[in-house]
Amino acid sequence: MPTLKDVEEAIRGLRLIQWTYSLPTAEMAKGVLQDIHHNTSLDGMQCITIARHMVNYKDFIRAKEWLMVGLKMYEADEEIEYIYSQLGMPLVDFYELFVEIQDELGSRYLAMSELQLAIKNWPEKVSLQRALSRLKMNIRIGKEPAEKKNKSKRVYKKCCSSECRPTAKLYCLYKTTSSYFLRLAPLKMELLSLDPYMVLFHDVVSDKDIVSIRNLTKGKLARTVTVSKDGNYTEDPDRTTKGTWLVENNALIQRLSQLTQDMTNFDIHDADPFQVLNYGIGGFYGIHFDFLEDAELDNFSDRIATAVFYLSDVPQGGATIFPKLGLSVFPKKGSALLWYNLDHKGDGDNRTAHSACPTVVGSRWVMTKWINEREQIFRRPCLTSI
Ligand SMILES: O=C(O)CCC(=O)C(=O)O
Ligand SMILES: [Fe+2]
Repeated sequence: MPTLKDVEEAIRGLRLIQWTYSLPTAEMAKGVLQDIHHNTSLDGMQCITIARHMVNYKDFIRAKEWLMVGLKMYEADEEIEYIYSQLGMPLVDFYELFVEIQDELGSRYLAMSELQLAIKNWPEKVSLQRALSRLKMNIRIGKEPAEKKNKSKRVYKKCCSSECRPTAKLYCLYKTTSSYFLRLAPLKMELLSLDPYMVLFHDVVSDKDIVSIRNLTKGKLARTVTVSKDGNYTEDPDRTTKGTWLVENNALIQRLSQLTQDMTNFDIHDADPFQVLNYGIGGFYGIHFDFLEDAELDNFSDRIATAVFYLSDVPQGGATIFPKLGLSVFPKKGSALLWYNLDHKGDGDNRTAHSACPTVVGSRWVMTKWINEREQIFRRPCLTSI
């Protein structure tokens, strides 16, 4: 059985998907996502449960939409009222929620007329009387409507929804020089940005290796944590993924490490292990930097660069996005994205703020490598001025 936390996180995921991809509520309830019709839909009860959670998040506009969509389904089926009552969600609860939402949105006279209708139908319901006193009070004192949440984040939404490239693709090339092996099997490189440096490598991990990597994670995936300001590791609502570190040192890991060295020209002997991450539906990683804050630098070497290996395709959603650069990369199984987090002076480059957009459909698998700065002293020496 799912726990309350599971339900809450699932609804948060749905909310995030709806916000990011600007999905109309009625379509989403029918299972139509970005014009693609999926063979699934929500029922009235689920819509109303979502409406309730939207109220908890103080997103009253969406709450109203979900409630109305749910009510329509409710009304379309006469028998359902009995079933819902048996399941502990009688029609009167819908009225109460509707009144609460209208009250918060400032439509108090509409709320009042609905409430009076409800009181006529269910005179014995004490909570309706309580709602009436609350509503009268709000009308008397002229309580301000709840603030509209209007964080538009236009670039974020746009570049999560379709691929963004700030300039025409710079160029593609074969990388042949970082090791002798590359002369036989050059790496296919697509330059995405020169400053900050960012490259997409194509076809670097084989399907066979991906199967082996995923096998290594079996039974080990756990909710990922992030390091907070006080140095503790905690579950982060802005990082809803499961993950594990690949701590073994077998032939596969050695091969992947060599590949990472060939891709980056960095020494990765002392880097963190590879981390495999799995994002379910609605799974995402909010906007963050991979470089560390000053306080964290006392304990750790800073992360000069990050490599993200895409271990699956993602049918819908799941781009890696750099909102400040207006750049996004959609996962393609076997490819890998590399970028530098630090500038030439070794300072964190704010333009590298990035996020994994919510996965809409599918299961998103990536493997990341955070590369430490310390070992690169001869590979990329710091410059005090450029
Ligand atoms: O999953 C992604 O695309 C990015 C992951 C990431 O930013 C990280 O693990 O630091
Ligand atoms: Fe990151």
